Amino acid sequence: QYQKVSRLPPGPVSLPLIGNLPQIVYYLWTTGSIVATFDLFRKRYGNIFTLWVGPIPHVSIADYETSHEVFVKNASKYADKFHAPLFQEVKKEQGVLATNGEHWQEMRRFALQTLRNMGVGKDVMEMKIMEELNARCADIDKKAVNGVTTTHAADFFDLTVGSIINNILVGYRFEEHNKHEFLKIKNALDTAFEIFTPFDMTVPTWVLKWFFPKRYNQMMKVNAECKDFVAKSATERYEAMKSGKYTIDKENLQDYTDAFLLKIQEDGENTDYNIESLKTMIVDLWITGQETTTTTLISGFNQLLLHPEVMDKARAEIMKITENGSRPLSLSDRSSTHYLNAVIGEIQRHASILNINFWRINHEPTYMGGHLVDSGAFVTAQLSALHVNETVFKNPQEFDPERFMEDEKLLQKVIPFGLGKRSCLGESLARSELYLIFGNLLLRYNFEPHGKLSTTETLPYSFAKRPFKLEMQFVKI
Ligand code: HEM
Repeated sequence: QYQKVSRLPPGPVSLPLIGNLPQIVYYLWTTGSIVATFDLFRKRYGNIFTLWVGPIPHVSIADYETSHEVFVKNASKYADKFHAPLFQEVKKEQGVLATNGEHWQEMRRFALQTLRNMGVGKDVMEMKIMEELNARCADIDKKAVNGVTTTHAADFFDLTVGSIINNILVGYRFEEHNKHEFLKIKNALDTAFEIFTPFDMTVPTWVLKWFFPKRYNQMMKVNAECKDFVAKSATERYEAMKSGKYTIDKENLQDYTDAFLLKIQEDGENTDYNIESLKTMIVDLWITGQETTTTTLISGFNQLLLHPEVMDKARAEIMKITENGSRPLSLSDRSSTHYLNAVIGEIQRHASILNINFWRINHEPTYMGGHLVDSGAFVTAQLSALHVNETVFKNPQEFDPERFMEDEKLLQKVIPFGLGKRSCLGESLARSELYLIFGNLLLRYNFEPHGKLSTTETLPYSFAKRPFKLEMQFVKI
């Protein structure tokens, strides 16, 4: 153990077999959260530190420069992720979330290309986001009493973001007649996320099956229900294509499913492109594309309600650019809205929605930030710790967009989507959603809290943060 430790960045003294588990548990308990625990270790051992989780060393990087050096400059070395055994069992080596190697590479390349094709040229992406937002706002306006509508932020954003991704993947949005089934699945998924902890990500599936069967069965059930629901229309289209009742129009692809089916139609089914991998991909993109964006939006509105002066300043900027709201805010305005960009950057830094980032496998001994890192170690840019590093972001606990107005380059050091080969596949979609939704909502409504606002973190011990329970009033401008 001593010899191994000398080939790794510093960290607390580790014991054979159990590693640093006693210290980790102790500090989680005393600090009250995963992020505060990482922050404490960073202050003690530096921007790159090692924690042994059982017999495996986990190296966390908590500064931008070293993360960039490792995951961008040496990107190809860190393409392999460690996958939770439970994910592997569920995904059966298909899709993009829990795979490595050639299949992952092909699925990622194809998804990025398809999303890019939707956003380039015809601006389909912006159109789909705006169509959805306009429809949701029309619902809000219909329910207004004296220009005011009170609603749960989660309901509004779940439906908005859920419809956008569903439309992109399988070509339809959620309306009055089909929203109930969506919300049912979404609630089941939320519950699964709430019980899903770093423990479930690490242990072999047999431990869950034998010792926590209720937990294991619940997660498997949610996954199956979600897959059936999300991929239903894609499966129907596939069957219709097989029986000759549906032909894909190459010049006019409706959505991701059309693009995938076209590939099957042209090249035939193979190990990468087949109906099972299509279903898995749709679920992967559907799940990753929702919770993340919704949590950021809710967390952002919570901060805007706590800081009405920020909301007013952002609105004044948008009003000026859109000539007093005479047109909607568009993605082409991004280079002119310095304050709104700073607000969204601060929302993402402050929300930092993943408490723990995904681990990559270090295949060979390498130097990182001047420290030797042995092969076999797990490595990650620990985004949550990086975003509260006070040597980069002064008073990190404060919500303060002005920090980016004083130093615009500081925005580059906010990396909510990660870095390198495994960085977020939906980054461009998510950035477009956040910009258009925050910007255009501020243009149309003033927002006021309904009930008490939350200032404390939810689920501080989970893998990812969860949205606050936030009720707010949309006041028509
Ligand atoms: C605000 C919204 C979002 C945030 C903060 C976010 C954040 C992240 C982060 C931190 C990662 C892991 C990066 C790493 O391992 O270093 C990730 C991966 C991923 N994200 Fe996102 N994400 C968001 C929205 C989306 C959307 C809209 C989609 C879908 C279209 C998406 C799809 C994915 C996928 C598929 C991966 C796994 C990529 C791979 O392993 O190759 N995300 N995301």
